Amino acid sequence: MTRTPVNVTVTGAAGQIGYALLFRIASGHLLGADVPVKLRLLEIPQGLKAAEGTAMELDDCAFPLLRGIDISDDPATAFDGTNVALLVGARPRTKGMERGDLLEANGGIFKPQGKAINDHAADDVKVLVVGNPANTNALIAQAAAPDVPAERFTAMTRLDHNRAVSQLAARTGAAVSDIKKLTIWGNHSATQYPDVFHAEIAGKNAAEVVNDEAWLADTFIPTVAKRGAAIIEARGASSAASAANAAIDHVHTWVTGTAEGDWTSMAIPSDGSYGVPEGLISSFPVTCAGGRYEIVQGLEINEFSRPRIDASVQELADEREAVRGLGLL
Ligand SMILES: NC(=O)c1ccc[n+]([C@@H]2O[C@H](COP(=O)([O-])OP(=O)(O)OC[C@H]3O[C@@H](n4cnc5c(N)ncnc54)[C@H](O)[C@@H]3O)[C@@H](O)[C@H]2O)c1
Ligand SMILES: O=C(O)C[C@H](O)C(=O)O
Repeated sequence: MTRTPVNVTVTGAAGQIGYALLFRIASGHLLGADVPVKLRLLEIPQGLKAAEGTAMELDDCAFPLLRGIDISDDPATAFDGTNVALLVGARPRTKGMERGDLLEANGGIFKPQGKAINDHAADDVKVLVVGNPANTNALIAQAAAPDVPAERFTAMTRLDHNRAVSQLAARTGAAVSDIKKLTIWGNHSATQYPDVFHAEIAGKNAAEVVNDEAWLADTFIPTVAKRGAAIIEARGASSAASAANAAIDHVHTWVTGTAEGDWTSMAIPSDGSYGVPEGLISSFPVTCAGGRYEIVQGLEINEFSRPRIDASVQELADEREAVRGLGLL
């Protein structure tokens, strides 16, 4: 039986994450080796020519699963019938720009894109926001899409999750595959909190294996939280291949499920769990099954973790107030 292709829209398709992402979507890493895809690339007019070049390269790969590529600078066209929307294109912070200016500039992108998703996407659309500030951009898009169930709007903290797993593996000598149940809480920003207190390393409690709170506080947490800045410093450009890889992981896990005995981190609309105000798009430990996610409940939050989670959540609440003030919600 021939499967109907899944429509995948990628915004900012001509950017550096787009270039690292599109080939992996087309080769089956996003949705599975038996799922054909149609790509919809959204760019601003200045990016269209480069997007066309990328589409030529995608053609030249002769991917068996790739059933078409459309390129547009019109959100209504790019999101028409889309099942998976990866919102990557965003306005980067430029010199002298205040955070409020950045939120306003991104409001001009994510509000119309949210409306286009509302009006044109498929009923089962799933949205991942990668473009920064990702959590609040997701909130802006969600607010502009009242007909789409709110839980379909998510933002990416999987890169932070993967970074934390990698740092923990390096410190303990464990294999990455032995590390389970790590959590990123809060915002995809320097305030995020990577939590190892419920994580396991080959079945043992990770915090007990590490047994060094000073290392957690002074090395592990800042290394993970400031990794994006360290990559920019080293590369002269922000993370691209690792960000694309995390976007693939986020959607793949959402669609295909978490492994038994493990969970992942996704920024999702809060239902009030763990004291995170309802509606904020904040990172939580989640399990996925059947194309849906659920917050892992009942975790004890200790004295080390509580203020760190609260600080990141407070930043999200402040960002929500700022975009409310700008009339974006
Ligand atoms: N959440 C995360 O973990 C994470 C990690 C890395 C990067 N990021 C963010 O992802 C975003 C993209 O990064 P990049 O390195 O690919 O940037 P980039 O500048 O290389 O590419 C961005 C692309 O978006 C396009 N674009 C701008 N406005 C658009 C719009 N309204 N519609 C469609 N396309 C538009 C631009 O033309 C450009 O081609 C940035 O905001 C970056 O900070 C997030
Ligand atoms: O683009 C950035 O500011 C950094 C990025 O969000 C990252 O975490 O690598």
